[in-house]
Amino acid sequence: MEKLVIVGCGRLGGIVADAVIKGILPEYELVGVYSRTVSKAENLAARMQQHGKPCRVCATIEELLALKPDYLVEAASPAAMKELALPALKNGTSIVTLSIGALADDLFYREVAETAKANGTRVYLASGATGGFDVLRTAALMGNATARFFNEKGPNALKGTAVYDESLQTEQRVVFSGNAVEAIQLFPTKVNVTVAASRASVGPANMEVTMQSTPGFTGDTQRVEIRNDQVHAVIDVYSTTAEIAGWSVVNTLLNITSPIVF
Ligand SMILES: NC(=O)C1=CN([C@@H]2O[C@H](COP(=O)(O)OP(=O)(O)OC[C@H]3O[C@@H](n4cnc5c(N)ncnc54)[C@H](OP(=O)(O)O)[C@@H]3O)[C@@H](O)[C@H]2O)C=CC1
Ligand SMILES: O=C([O-])CC(=O)C(=O)O
Repeated sequence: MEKLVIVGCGRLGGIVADAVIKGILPEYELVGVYSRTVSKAENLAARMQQHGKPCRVCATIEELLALKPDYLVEAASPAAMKELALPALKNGTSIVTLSIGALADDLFYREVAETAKANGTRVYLASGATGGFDVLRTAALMGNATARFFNEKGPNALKGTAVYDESLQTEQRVVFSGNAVEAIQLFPTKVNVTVAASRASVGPANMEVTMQSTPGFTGDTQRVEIRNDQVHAVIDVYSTTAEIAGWSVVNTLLNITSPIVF
């Protein structure tokens, strides 16, 4: 059995725990959970306990890593990923991350890669609310590739961000256009997908990102487009909620232990 822990016991972390409960991840034992608000971790552990799968509620990352997990699911935030990545990898713990925005910074990205290599661990970038990283990488490897990312949201999803104003409730508008580094700076937990797709292809500085706000729109459209001299590929994913991202972690965990890998 692989020892698994979860950091970030919100909506997406909960999907992973539920997959363990449902027996979808038979090769994993969830041994510990940690979240900024301890009651969230306690609630998740209580759910596990109810199903006869007790797990430890940890008060700190250090306590969580002391459980010597094989895999850590990060479903918290890019800031959390920045904090925990190097200690986890040095602890012999591989990471499945949703907050890929943390890897927009080239220096940190290289440090993470070197630390993983030096410690025999790995970092898995979950496909999240987008996907097609295989075709993005393949097309980029062929050379001379350009890529762009289009995200569409409803105005309510932008409340609390620098681009929000009431006119968005009635007016369709492009609210951001720039590269993936700039995008994740402006929307620190909302556009991890742009950094993920860019790391699979042209890099964050070269990924052109456009975000459009549409009145009455629910959910998200994530459309990545890559072109090289021969290939034009479009990965277009619409989802009413972000649950697809939690399920993509389940898919990654399955791939890690499966003889057949998708
Ligand atoms: N790659 C992708 O496609 C997607 C990625 N994401 C990423 O996944 C993350 C989780 O999403 P979601 O489950 O919907 O969010 P939620 O807000 O439902 O859950 C996140 C949980 O993580 C906790 N948390 C935040 N920061 C820290 C920290 N530094 N240390 C420990 N716990 C922390 C929060 O604590 P508290 O309860 O105190 O707020 C919260 O309970 C997002 O922040 C985003 O970065 C999300 C959607 C798609
Ligand atoms: O809108 C989504 O579901 C994608 C998202 O939050 C992110 O990439 O961080």
